[in-house]
Amino acid sequence: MAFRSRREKLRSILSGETCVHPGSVYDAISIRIAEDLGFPLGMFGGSVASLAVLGDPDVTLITLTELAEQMRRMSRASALPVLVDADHGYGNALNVRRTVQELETAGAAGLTIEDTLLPAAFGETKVQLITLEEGVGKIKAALDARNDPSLVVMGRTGAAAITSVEDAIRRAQAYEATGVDALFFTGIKSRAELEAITSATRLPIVLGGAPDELNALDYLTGQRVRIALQGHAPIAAATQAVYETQKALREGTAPKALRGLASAELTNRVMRETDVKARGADFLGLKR
Ligand SMILES: O=C([O-])CC(=O)C(=O)O
Ligand SMILES: [Mg+2]
Repeated sequence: MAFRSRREKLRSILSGETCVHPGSVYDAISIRIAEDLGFPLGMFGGSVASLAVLGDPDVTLITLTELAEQMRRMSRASALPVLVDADHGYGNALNVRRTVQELETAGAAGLTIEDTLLPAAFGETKVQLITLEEGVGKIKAALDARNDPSLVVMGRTGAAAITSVEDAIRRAQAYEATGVDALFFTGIKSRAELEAITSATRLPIVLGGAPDELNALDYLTGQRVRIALQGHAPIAAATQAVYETQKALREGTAPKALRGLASAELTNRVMRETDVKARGADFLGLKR
């Protein structure tokens, strides 16, 4: 299967000896740049999916079809393994099965299913969790839905910052018992919290946003963390660049006087122009 080697690369990160940072990817251009810079994997966050596809905040308005289509575009553009934030699996446990099927055929290397109640309930300002039992059912459904057993499924909980670290551990242990491939935690605030989680669990750990004291890769490696997210600065940088450029043009700057644009060389690399030219020669009778 064409996507298997991507999944095996993600598996080798999880079973390896070091903690890595993923590149934040959200479209064909960003994934090719991450690949060219040598990132070992890409992270496709739900927040950046919402922003890139809809221009919306991360409030579960994006549909599974839209998420999977964006993943498919990235899979076509690059062979970089991508870990997809599949939120709550877009519904109940049966919807989770569908979500896994769609993301698997779209080429995801791995995906996370979280136990957050999404979309937010009426009148609730605080993030809520589904029950441990429902969370376990969702993770089991995700594992059951895999057609390619090399697809990585991670159980994710934000309980540490919503209920308690003890609750996060209880949930993580229950997810481990389902046969999931890794545990993904958000909301961990200190080394002490991470160490409590590490010592009570056994699977590789992926850390969502984390405070500065958790930012040393050597330390994280020793705590069985294999992937540590660094937020989603690239899409913020892209937004700023588009803003500055449109503003300058709107204010009368001549296109030739604009600053901060991608060079022709970078644009050609991102477009894989050499490959496209070679195909033009092979298939369209064009000069090499
Ligand atoms: O997965 C991540 O990168 C963090 C997250 O939930 C999001 O950005 O939606
Ligand atoms: Mg998310």
